[in-house]
Amino acid sequence: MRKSIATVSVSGTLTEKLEAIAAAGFDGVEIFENDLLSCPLPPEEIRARAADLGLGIDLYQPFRDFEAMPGPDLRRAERKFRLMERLGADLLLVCSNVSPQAIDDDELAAEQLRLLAERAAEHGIRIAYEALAWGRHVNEYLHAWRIVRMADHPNLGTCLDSFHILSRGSDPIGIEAIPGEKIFFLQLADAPLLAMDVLQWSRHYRCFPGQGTFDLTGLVESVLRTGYAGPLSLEVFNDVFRQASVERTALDGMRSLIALEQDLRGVAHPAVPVGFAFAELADTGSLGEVLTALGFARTGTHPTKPVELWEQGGARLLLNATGTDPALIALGLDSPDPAGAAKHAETLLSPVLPRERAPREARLEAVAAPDGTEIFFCDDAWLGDFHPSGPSTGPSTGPSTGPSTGPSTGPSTGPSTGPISGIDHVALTQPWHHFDEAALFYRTVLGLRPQESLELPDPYGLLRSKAMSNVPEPGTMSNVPESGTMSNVPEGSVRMVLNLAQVGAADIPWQHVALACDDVIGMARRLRAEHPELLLPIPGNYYDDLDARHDVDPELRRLGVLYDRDEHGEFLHLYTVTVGRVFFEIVQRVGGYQGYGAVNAPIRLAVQHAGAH
Ligand SMILES: O=C(O)c1ccc(O)c(O)c1
Ligand SMILES: [Mg+2]
Repeated sequence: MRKSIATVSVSGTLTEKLEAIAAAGFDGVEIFENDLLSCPLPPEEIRARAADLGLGIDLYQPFRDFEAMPGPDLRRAERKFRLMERLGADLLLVCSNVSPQAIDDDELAAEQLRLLAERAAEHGIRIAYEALAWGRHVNEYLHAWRIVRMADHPNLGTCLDSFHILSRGSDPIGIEAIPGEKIFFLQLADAPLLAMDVLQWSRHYRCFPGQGTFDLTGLVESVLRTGYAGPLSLEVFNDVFRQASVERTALDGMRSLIALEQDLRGVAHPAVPVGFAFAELADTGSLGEVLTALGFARTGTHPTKPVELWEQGGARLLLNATGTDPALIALGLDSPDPAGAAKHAETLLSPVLPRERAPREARLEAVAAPDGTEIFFCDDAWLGDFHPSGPSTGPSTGPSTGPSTGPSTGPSTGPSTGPISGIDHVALTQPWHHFDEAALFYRTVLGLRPQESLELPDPYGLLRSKAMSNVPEPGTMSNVPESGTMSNVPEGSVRMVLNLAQVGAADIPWQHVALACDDVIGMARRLRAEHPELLLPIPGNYYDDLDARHDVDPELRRLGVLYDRDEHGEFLHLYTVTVGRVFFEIVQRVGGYQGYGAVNAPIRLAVQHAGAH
């Protein structure tokens, strides 16, 4: 399918936009009038520039407030037709009238649009009439189509825009009654569900398909059933995209269309991850002590890299002596088909990472997530790369942060058998201008399902948070088909939380690893007795409120354990202090609790900020 994008969707000057749009692989553009008006190049040169870049000018837009007026402004239309001839564009978008002068009279609207189409035809131009969701009298796509049908001119058709249709809750099934040849253009935008004025919603919060909550696949399926063969064109008004890197945004737009096409073809994700293989942390030598306190044992060292393997139960952490501040740098995901997962990632334009491998090391497929975190698709072979460590470490033998003992011939000490059983989730703070890109990445490249977005108060701003997991979420629109490997995935075995810090001066890119534990209270008692300095202190006011809401064990207060519950069960959790950019959370899900303790996150943030200032 031909892929296009409106110039309004990305940042920069018109020429910067065209270059980035072409580089991202689009076939065409919608030129937004403002971009043209502010461009110093004459239309002929813009046309040549686009042609040199291999881009067609698929649409010129918008032409506003034309139809159903006391008198049609054909003079203005003629000027625009001449401009379009110079530009080499032959399709003009006319959006439904928003003027208070507009008359509520479909016959008049049809008559004037017919007149416009006749004039356009003299220039070889066609008109695509679009219902804006906030149009004064015409704001439903089927109403616009009725007027087009009434006008009955070969040079007049309709333009469908997914935002205007879905934001009003209209059923896209009605599209199938429109003959495909009368759909002159299709604009695509997704959006998060927001209860707000529809114009503001449209002008500021549109996003690429797969980044919001609209079912674009269903809508496009309806459009394609009509025989429509024109472009899929992204038209996204977004405050963040207007500021972000034009190259990155254009590429992400292309990624969203590729994912949409895969979805339309019913391509199932070939290898949704089934668990966390490991989390890898950059270290300067301070994390070993924390892990030891938490009951981890160092069980392996890498023969060629300064990397140690630490284990407890099924939780595996790699400490990489990068010499940089502690930070989460990579995630290993257990994949039913690592090569297939990497290939799928490549189809979605994810940067596949080169691996410097020693001859005997397991092949690890890896891609870079938008925030730079390396994502490895693993089978079991990677563990064999590590040489067992000597019996030097363990929860009871005290901190060990010294250099590795090198290859050992003795048996491994094995993972220590503490109360921690695995990685429950990881939380990654995203740069503010890559949040939607990250959401699309985890949804399409990894095949995770988004849960609802939350906004949490932070002392210095708001934290936007979106959880994603390999649990199929009932009622969530997703680009990931229901079929395929998803049904074999253990429930909630890969959970990620994407956080967007909107906290200005105090913008600290914290990441954390949440460890599943079958006895948080026991863990807290031990830490409180042996390593109280590692526990994040929780204010008494929190417990006063907790007491008011729930009848909970008073020991939680003494231990600094936080609490939440949902309709499925309970959640007990505690936090360590932050080391560099990372901290650990110890979590216990009781009886199928599905959340992440988000209600308690503002408390944590406040305490963390107090410690960081
Ligand atoms: O916000 C607007 O005015 C506007 C203009 C043209 C469009 O195609 C559209 O969807 C919205
Ligand atoms: Mg539109």
